[in-house]
Amino acid sequence: MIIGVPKEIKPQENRVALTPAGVDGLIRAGHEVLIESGAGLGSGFTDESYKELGAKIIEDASKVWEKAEMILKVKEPLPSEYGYFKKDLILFTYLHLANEPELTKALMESGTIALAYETVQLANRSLPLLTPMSEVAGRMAVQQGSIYLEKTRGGKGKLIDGVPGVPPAHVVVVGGGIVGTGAIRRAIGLGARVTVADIDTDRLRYLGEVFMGRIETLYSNNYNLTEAIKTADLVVGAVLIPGSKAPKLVTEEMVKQMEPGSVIVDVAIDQGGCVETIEKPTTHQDPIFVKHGVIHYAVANIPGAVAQTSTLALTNVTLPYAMRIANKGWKQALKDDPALAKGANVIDGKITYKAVADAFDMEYVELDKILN
Ligand SMILES: NC(=O)C1=CN([C@@H]2O[C@H](COP(=O)(O)OP(=O)(O)OC[C@H]3O[C@@H](n4cnc5c(N)ncnc54)[C@H](O)[C@@H]3O)[C@@H](O)[C@H]2O)C=CC1
Ligand SMILES: CC(=O)C(=O)O
Ligand SMILES: [Mg+2]
Repeated sequence: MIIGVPKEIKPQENRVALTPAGVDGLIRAGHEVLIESGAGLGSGFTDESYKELGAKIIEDASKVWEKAEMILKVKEPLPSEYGYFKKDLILFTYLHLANEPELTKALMESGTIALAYETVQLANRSLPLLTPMSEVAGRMAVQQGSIYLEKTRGGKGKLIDGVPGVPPAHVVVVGGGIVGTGAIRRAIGLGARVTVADIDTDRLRYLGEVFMGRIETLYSNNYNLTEAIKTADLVVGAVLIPGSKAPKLVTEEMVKQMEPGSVIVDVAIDQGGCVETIEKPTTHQDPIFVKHGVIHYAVANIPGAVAQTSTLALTNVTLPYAMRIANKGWKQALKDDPALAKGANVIDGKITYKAVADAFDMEYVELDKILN
């Protein structure tokens, strides 16, 4: 199969979908790999490092898209890329379609085979291609949040761990999954007071045990969130209902009650966000805005800022799936692997992921009907 890797074009997105190790693996398996010139530079990989393993370096993104049978990317395509979609092209990347009506439409109209990293799901319900980036983003959410608490950044001027005689900052994490756990790790590592809210009491039980009394766990409902957020210096939004638009759990009323100079980092923004006062994502170039005196950070590609770590962590998990798609073709690969089949979002003009169809009130077609 001919596999193409374009350079990411989202602002300051430095990740790349394939490392030299990935090129080596795919070429050894008999595939052809096209890399857009400069695609790996942000993650520390030169054109030369790909070329010496047999990849072809292509100057022009449009040629990569045109020649490839499968495109591997990191972030969802941006509007300037929609024109490259074509019938039967396999697109394997993050898509977050429930928050992307125009992209969904473009994928449907073009007949692209759109497989989303974030909905690939194992039998134990875990999301193997989202997990490593969530691990990064959770840690980064607290790292960035603590910086914006500094007065010189517009924050209230609070040191996250306090000092003897002065209390630490209060970090409230909404959603105790992978992002939430990364945020908790970093927050307690920095010495903050930490509260985590979730509706999954087994998860709260697990977190309580793992962090051994160093966090407070809270059942997530409107009343409890209101009380916790009143005293929060930093709120991290980390909920997910796989494939769906995120519920707006942190309401405008809750935000109004926060002290001026407090910070909200909504990691869930890629699925539309869980904070009512955030309408759209921000970018690494312009990461924050202030509303009701509270700093809001809503970057949808947080891991792009630590691209060396993130690219390695992402490609470690995506490559085995990409390899199986390349070896068997998408249809057989999906038939053979129910986890990968969950990644099918739009196939041949039809929405095959229920939460995406529901988000737009559109028809859902079961994947089995297409595969068999
Ligand atoms: N902005 C960025 O750069 C990045 C964003 N993400 C996003 O972060 C979000 C979270 O991802 P993960 O932690 O991997 O998901 P996860 O599935 O591991 O965790 C989500 C948690 O939310 C909980 N939850 C569901 N409804 C809730 C409610 N009403 N109240 C409180 N908790 C609730 C679930 O029980 C679960 O524990 C996703 O939207 C993901 O795409 C992930 C990586 C990077
Ligand atoms: C998960 C995601 O959207 C990201 O890593 O950018
Ligand atoms: Mg997006």
